[in-house]
Amino acid sequence: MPDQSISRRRLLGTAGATGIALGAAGGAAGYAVASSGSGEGSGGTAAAPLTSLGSEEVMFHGKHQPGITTPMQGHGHLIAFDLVAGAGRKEAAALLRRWSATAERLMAGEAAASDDTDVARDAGPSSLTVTFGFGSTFFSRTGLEKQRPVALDPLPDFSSDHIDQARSNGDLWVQIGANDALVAFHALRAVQTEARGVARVRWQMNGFNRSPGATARPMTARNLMGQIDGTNNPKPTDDDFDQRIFVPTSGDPSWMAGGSYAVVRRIRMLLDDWEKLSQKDQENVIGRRKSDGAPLTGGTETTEPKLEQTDADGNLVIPINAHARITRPDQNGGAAMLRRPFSFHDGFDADGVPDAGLLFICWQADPLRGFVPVQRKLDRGDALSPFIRHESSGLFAVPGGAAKGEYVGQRLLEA
Ligand SMILES: C=CC1=C(C)c2cc3[nH]c(cc4nc(cc5[nH]c(cc1n2)c(C)c5CCC(=O)O)C(CCC(=O)O)=C4C)c(C)c3C=C
Ligand SMILES: [Fe+2]
Repeated sequence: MPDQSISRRRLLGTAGATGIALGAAGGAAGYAVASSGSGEGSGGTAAAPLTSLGSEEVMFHGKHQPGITTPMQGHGHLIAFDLVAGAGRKEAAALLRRWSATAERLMAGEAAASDDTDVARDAGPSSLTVTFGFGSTFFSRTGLEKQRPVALDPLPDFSSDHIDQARSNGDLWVQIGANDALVAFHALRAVQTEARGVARVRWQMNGFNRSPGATARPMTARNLMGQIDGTNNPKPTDDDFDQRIFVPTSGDPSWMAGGSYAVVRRIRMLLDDWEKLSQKDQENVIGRRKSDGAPLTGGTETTEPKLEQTDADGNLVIPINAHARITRPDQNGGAAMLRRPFSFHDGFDADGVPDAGLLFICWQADPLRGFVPVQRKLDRGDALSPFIRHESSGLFAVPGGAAKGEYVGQRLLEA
């Protein structure tokens, strides 16, 4: 057993900053002894967990909601709801109270309080996170117009948009992430069934990322274009991280203190066109090497790009329209966001074209100082634009985390 306690301590040490604990809950302990083929029944010794992946737990309560700074999980579901006719503030408050209680239980690896479907039975919490947000239309439907943040004003139309309104926005939004597909689906189904009679599903999307442990060492994720994606994200250790990503305690409206704004875009990748490019051309589109994510001016993934460096012919080594050049905060008046996407693949169209891409989710204290200026710039045409298409869009106010005994959104709904 000494080895186990060492690895447990090590994991707790590294995970502390992201709110992850290990095997703290009864459900997680159940997971540790549930595997068949070993243990008391087959060998006389207690079964050891095969992996720590299932036992990792993210805290539900905290200053911020989970699922924002939590390391990206392997499986994700996004679901948006509209309140049904007749449902108002009271019903919405009861729903958020119900959803919060269930999220807390499931994130601890426990079953739902009633009518659990058993889908996640035997599994640990698997880093499940459930994150709740409010869309602009929520406020008029619940008589809370005065509490509607100005930051929820509709995003501008971008000239390159191909937005399907039926798969955009919504009164309520829930993001679910977990490192086990059954755990993620279990939470999705619970969220959906608990909304019955109060809110109906407006749209729902499924995504994925690489499974933790698939690489020999921790690495930044790759997207479906094969690029290392997420390198230059703001880091929680940056001095200005909180200021860029979270609404301050003194923020307006006050119920959004500790919250953040999520911009959600379903971005289709035109993979047939992309895959026709040579590797060199693909690298010029981004301005970074495909193999290791290093800037084209050299070094490693974390080396600062030399934006002014030219080659022997006097051409910029990182092209003027390279995606990673023109999205930089220093090229956009400081605009920054935390990108935390999932890839998606919804099969192939009748003509064999993949319906695949990025569920782009970015987090910021104010979309007008994050997503909007950068997307305006990209909309004028960067090198990546010919290979992607924005197909749906959402903007949601995601309140701060619930304190113990509180539910998410209580400060809004019971003000
Ligand atoms: C409006 C914001 C952005 C959209 C939309 C967007 C789409 C998009 N991006 C990639 C791939 C990469 N993006 C990279 C960097 C990067 N992208 C944005 C913003 C948007 N991207 C920012 C702010 C940055 C960081 C810029 C910086 O500070 O250096 C990279 C490079 C590696 C990295 O830093 O993550 C890649 C690769 C795709 C495929 C895509 C739409 C499908
Ligand atoms: Fe990008």
